[in-house]
Amino acid sequence: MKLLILDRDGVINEDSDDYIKSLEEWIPIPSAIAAIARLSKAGWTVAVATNQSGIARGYYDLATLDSMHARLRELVEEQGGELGVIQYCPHGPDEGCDCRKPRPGMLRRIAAHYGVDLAGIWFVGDSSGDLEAALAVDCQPILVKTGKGERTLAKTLPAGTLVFDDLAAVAAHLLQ
Ligand SMILES: O=P(O)(O)OC[C@@H](O)[C@H]1O[C@@H](OP(=O)(O)O)[C@@H](O)[C@@H](O)[C@@H]1O
Ligand SMILES: [Mg+2]
Ligand SMILES: [Zn+2]
Repeated sequence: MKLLILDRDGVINEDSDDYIKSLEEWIPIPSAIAAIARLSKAGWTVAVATNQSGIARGYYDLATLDSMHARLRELVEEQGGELGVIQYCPHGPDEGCDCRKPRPGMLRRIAAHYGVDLAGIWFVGDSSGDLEAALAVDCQPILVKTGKGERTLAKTLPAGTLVFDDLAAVAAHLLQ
């Protein structure tokens, strides 16, 4: 199975240090939407693993989060593609859940959903926590320079991390 797992904020849509708190603040990266559709049409399954501590912090509710994800699916489907499962962690940093990246719980749930092994599966993110979560379950860590990616790139990267400008470049590489 051709499975690609994506972080959301900073990879699929613009990120903000002030969180993405409403549908209006959820600004898709156009080339990322097109990349997801292109991959999907080429037989890839594209899933999402996203930290959403803004829920625990009370910045927005699950209905608002669901509206962002409905919009994401709609945009991909408008281009003939289909988005796979979206796993989110609604917890705060101090709740000790197993799903908040850098813990790999969401990646494990995605693998279980599709009945596949995670070894070597590419996980694309913009933050160190994404890369660490990938390594925790033997995924291939992929850093994009969008979102917080340039800040992450300025720090020491985990060994073996591959760096791309954006999701469109990741898709071009996978589809070459
Ligand atoms: O990049 P993904 O995982 O899709 O989502 C990240 C968001 O949940 C937010 O995560 C927060 O980190 P804390 O949760 O406060 O540590 C901050 O980095 C925000 O800027 C960011 O929008
Ligand atoms: Mg991110
Ligand atoms: Zn969690």
